[in-house]
Amino acid sequence: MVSLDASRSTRDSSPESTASTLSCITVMDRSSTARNSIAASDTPPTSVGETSTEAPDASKTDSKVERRRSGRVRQSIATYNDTILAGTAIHTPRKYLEAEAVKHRTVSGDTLVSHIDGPAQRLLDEATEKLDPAWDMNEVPGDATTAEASTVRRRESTRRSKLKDAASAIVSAPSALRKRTREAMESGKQKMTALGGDRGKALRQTEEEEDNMEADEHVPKRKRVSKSPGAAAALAQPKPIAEACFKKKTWQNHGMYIGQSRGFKANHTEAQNKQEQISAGIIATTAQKRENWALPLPLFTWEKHLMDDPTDEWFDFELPYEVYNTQGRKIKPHDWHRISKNRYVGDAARIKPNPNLSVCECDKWGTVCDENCHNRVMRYECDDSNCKVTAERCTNRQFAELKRRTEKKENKREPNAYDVGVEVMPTRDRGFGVRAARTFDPGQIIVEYTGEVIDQNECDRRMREEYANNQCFYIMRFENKLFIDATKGSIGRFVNHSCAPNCEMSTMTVNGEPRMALFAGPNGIGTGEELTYDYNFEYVSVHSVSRVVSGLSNRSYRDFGDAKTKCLCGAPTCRGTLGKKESLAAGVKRKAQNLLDAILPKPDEDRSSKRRKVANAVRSQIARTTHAVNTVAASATQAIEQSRSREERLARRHSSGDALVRQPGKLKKVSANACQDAPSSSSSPPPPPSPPRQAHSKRERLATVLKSSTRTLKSTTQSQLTRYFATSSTQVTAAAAPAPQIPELDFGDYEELAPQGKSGGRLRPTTMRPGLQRPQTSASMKSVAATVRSGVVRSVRGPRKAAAIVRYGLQDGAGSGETIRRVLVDDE
Ligand SMILES: C[S@@+](CC[C@H](N)C(=O)[O-])C[C@H]1O[C@@H](n2cnc3c(N)ncnc32)[C@H](O)[C@@H]1O
Repeated sequence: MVSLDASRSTRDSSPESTASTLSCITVMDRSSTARNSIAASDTPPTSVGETSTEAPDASKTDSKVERRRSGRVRQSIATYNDTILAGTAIHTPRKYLEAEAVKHRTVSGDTLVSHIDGPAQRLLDEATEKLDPAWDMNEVPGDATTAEASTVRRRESTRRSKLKDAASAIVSAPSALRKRTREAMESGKQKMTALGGDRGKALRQTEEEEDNMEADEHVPKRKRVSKSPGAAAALAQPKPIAEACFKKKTWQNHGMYIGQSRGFKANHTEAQNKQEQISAGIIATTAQKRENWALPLPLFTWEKHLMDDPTDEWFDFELPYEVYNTQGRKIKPHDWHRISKNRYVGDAARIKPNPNLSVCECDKWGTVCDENCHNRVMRYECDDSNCKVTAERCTNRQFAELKRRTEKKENKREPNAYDVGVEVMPTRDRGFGVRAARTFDPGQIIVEYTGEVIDQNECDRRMREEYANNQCFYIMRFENKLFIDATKGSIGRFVNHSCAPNCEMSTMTVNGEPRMALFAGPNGIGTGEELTYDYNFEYVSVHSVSRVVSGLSNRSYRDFGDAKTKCLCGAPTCRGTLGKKESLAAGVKRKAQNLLDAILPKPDEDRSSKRRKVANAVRSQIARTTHAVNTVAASATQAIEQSRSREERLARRHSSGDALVRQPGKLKKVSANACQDAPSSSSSPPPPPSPPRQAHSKRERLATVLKSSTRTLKSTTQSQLTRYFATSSTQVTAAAAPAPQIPELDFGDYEELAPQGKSGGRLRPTTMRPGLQRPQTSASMKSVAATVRSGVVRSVRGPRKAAAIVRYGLQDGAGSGETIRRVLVDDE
């Protein structure tokens, strides 16, 4: 039987057979098939299909019985090449048979060995020639065939020369490679020598071994023609290790890493900073950009951890996302509709911006609108209409700077992310927040708080109807009894509250229009820091809204607002809620209570009636003091509110009285104009001296009342407390306890007067300007007075001024900031 099995062609290994290379046809005899069949029937059935014990029909065997055939052909089974048997092989021309042989040649097959003629023979010859043995291969004794063959002159191949070239290239390759390897090793060795240490030694050792091996090999060294002497010399010169081993990455000068080197000034360009750092000796050259360039973590990370807990060296941390993506993630909360400019809505739109009411004269004094600039003090932004200092030099153009930073540059789709410098981030427990993507100097503007500007009625309506069930509130009290609702607004709406904030939110008048923005606090801001400010008071007027919502199932307004929201700022001085700061009275009470707790014995420690009496007397005195302070503060705030609105009215008139008094330059100009307008200026008499400033009799009266009541209050309280504590002290001393300190009354920060006002309190945190230290005790009054004299308190206005009056007992504190200073100076 003949079966064609293309997939399983087998090669006969019997020496007689030549079939393997010629054909894939295997011949099997019937007997062997029958034997196989019987063998198969003897095998116990392993499946249902094999249950028949009947010998299968031979004709069906091939097709039906599926037995795995051995890969090897068994010697016992005769196979025949039927091409030979049929006699057809002799008719096949030799060249076809050769071609067939080449086709079936395998690497391990006998074809390479047994058919070395033609090209194979030539290859062998050439290889032998290249080996160049000392003896002649053709003269090996005992090999007659080769000896005979040596006598035959072979025709030289036309490809011989090419092969020769290739062979010589192969011979020279190891040498060239060795040369290059040696050079690489040399440079590596130099680096390691620079590094020193064990690795360097190890490398030197390895190289010596290599040299020895080379010497043993006696391989001739070839010169590299392409290698220039200069390059060789450069190789010989050891490079600085830092330069040699590390390559500075582009991102290391971007994103979170920018501005992190010491002495970096946020409001200067990078080039300016670099120059300044070079001149300060912080860095040596312009090439050396940053001091911390070898894969630094952003400085804020380690610095923060070190500062937070210097004993905790190890901590789990997550690499900030920005290490990989310096541009930060673009987060866009789904309910946020960005508004980058205030949009006046409803009745608020009728309120027109005021013209600039303040003019600075810094150009005359040669200053650059520093802390003493009139505009700055009055919270007016300088521009070309109210300031003659050039825009480049003037330092009171914050909103202009912000505009420059946030506008799109040419051919750019978005403003520079570094210039913008803020990004929204998710916080763990307070929703979204905002972090700095760059550094900010103290007092530098960060982001404007924009949104829909609404009036009181609209604010009430929104609180009642739209935001009644909200968790987050974005309404901020603004100027002129207006509010900014930043539910649609700028990124500033995401800034969270902290009881120890690093920023402050405040309003400035820019080109006659009030605008609110977040400014860096006195310590500046580092890259990556979360931006926070002290919400301090409720966002919306407590009085009006509580009136509005009073009908809502007995819930007060505060239930809707932030006042009772638990504060999660985590500051050590956290007040516990997002509500306002303590009132003055509450502060006095709390401090006095703390004092009592510290000094007086606990009720269960000492039950003597005398002590209890003392303690009770002190408590009642404190209660009286608190009440008195409350009353005075309330009347002071009320008075100041009145005087402030009066001042504003006066200022609006612009041309008369008080406004001119506060703008002496303008007054001079007006009087000069008046002189010029006169018919004959030369002959006319000199203009009459400006009339003495009208005394604000009501304010002065108030100031006097406040002053006297405060003094009385202070002195009586102080003396009574002293007396009580003296008594207590005697007893305590008798009980061998440490002598108590006589407490000094602390009236708290004068900003705290604010909430007692008629209008329901100030909205924004009234943090002091940098440089002015808040006095903690009355003992530091003198230093405060000194600060006041230095002119910083000139910025105090409104309720703060009232507080200053209460605090310092000024004679005439009701005028402008300058008035306070003048009075103090006069007092001195
Ligand atoms: C002006 S929003 C600030 C952005 C807000 N986190 C957000 O995701 O939209 C004010 C709200 O944030 C939350 N919040 C801000 N500071 C907080 C703090 N320190 N603790 C708890 N919640 C705070 C309060 O819910 C508050 O009503």
